[in-house]
This record gives sequence, structure tokens and C-alpha cells, in this order.
Amino acid sequence: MKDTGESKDHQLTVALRIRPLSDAEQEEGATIVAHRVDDQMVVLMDPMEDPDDILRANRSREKTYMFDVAFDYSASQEEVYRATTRGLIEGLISGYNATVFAYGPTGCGKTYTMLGTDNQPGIYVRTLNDLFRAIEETSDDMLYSVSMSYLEIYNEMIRDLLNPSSGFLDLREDSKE
Ligand SMILES: Nc1ncnc2c1ncn2[C@@H]1O[C@H](COP(=O)(O)OP(=O)(O)OP(=O)(O)O)[C@@H](O)[C@H]1O
Repeated sequence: MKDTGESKDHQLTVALRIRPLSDAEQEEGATIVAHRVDDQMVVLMDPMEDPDDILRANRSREKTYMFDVAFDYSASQEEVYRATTRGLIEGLISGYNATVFAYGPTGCGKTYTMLGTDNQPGIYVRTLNDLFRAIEETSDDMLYSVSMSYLEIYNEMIRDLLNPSSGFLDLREDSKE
């Protein structure tokens, strides 16, 4: 696992996480085609590969990708948080900006990684814990202001998840004023 301190050395960290197959996927006979080779390298196997196809036997279509850090299904929420996000907090309370976002197709594990579950809290929860701890530790000589918003953008519809009764928010509202 990479130490979080390393994230200070570069401006952008790209991490890849491979999730385990769900029970339903296993029952369907699905197999994982993405394999973590080491802490940075991932190989994508060709899902159509047929070992009996002589014409393609020597032309494997597996592809290798490099990331700043790669995790597979054995990675814990804490490991992912430490390697991607924890190191940003020190800069954050010194006034620097930081963004962490999850990207990927539906069902790939974005919500699990970012929000997590009660037993396996994700990046949001761990960040807030460490952020408020860091604020408390430095509150003798610093005054902080923390604000928070939680929005869902889905099919170009925007909802305020901290105030769902406000309905869908209209992006054009500001431009009318
Ligand atoms: N690392 C993981 N370990 C165990 N279960 C996981 C992991 N990642 C995802 N899952 C499970 O896989 C399912 C799909 O994950 P999740 O809901 O996080 O996907 P998503 O990318 O947020 O999807 P969507 O874009 O549709 O909201 C969930 O049941 C989640 O609990």
C-alpha cells in the first residue's frame, strides 16, 4: 500500500478499485476480467478469449494499465482511504483545495467506496472524522469554517440530498437573475 504522504508529490492521483463479484453475478457464472498485478498495474483479460481459437492463440487481447495505485477486492475501505484521501487533509486545513471523486459505470462500486456502509464506512465518513480531528488539534490558534453540500446529479437532474423536499434544482435558475 502506498503511503498517503506520496500524494503531496503530485497534483493528481488516479486510483483503480476492482470490486468483488456479487452473489448474483457468481451464480450467473460471471468471472472477473480485471486482475491487479501489483500496487500499480492492472491487466484486463479479453472476455471473449477462446483458448481453442488457434487463429487468435498468439494474439491475446489482454491489456495492461498503470495507475498511481490499484486495489482489488481484498482492499479494505481504510486502505483505499489512506492511499487516496487521508493525505489531503493536512493541505486542506492549511487552505488548499482538494477534490476526490469516483468515476465508473453503474454498479462498479462508487457509492460503496465513497459512502460505504455502517460497518464499512467509506471515504466521506473517514474524511469528516479526520478533518474534524485535525481542526480540533489546531483550534487554539486557527478559526475554521466548514460548509457541506450533498447533491445528486442523475440524468441531468440535480437534487439536494440534504434537503430532498426541495425537488429537482434547476441549473438555469441563476442565469435568469
Ligand atoms: N469493494 C467492495 N466490496 C464489497 N462490495 C462492494 C464493493 N464495491 C461495491 N460493492 C457492492 O456492489 C454493489 C454496487 O456498488 P455501488 O452501489 O457502490 O455501485 P455504484 O458505482 O455506486 O453504482 P451506481 O452508479 O448505479 O449508483 C453494491 O451492492 C455494493 O455494496
